[in-house]
Amino acid sequence: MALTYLHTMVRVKDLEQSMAFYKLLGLKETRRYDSEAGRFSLIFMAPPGQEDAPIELTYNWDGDDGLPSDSRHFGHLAYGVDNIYEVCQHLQDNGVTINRPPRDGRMAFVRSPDNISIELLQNGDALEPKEPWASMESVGHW
Ligand SMILES: C[C@@H](O)C(=O)SC[C@H](NC(=O)CC[C@H](N)C(=O)O)C(=O)NCC(=O)O
Ligand code: NI
Repeated sequence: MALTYLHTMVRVKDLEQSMAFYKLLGLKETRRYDSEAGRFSLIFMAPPGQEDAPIELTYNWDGDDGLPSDSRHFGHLAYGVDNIYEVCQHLQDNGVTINRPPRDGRMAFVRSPDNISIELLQNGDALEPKEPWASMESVGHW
């Protein structure tokens, strides 16, 4: 069950201010995704030559999502996995709650015993959705 470190996500209040800070540290923007529907932007930044170990800045255009801001700065740790269904089954068999099931064959969220959000992303293309994962509801805010 090989894991590949992908990124650490932090939420930011002021995108330009935060990006300027990380640029001072020498990080460069490597990828950006703007969601009109979700009203958020994801900006990946990494040191030159370490593009495979970025941070993911999440900027919600309308500010915090109503939760206490001190609980939303830190977002998640993300890992790539070879088979998201097998990994989630292994975790679930060992008592871990799958907060966001991998019903799309691509993305799942679990939480550590310290409530740290962990994002699991399928390496390569998404797997074909399969039961029972395809019909599982998310549990809580992942
Ligand atoms: C691209 C991949 O690395 C992601 O992390 S997308 C995860 C997705 N992010 C959002 O929806 C951003 C906006 C949202 N309002 C937020 O603040 O997270 C997501 O599922 N986020 C939930 C989470 O807990 O990370
Ligand atoms: Ni992420």
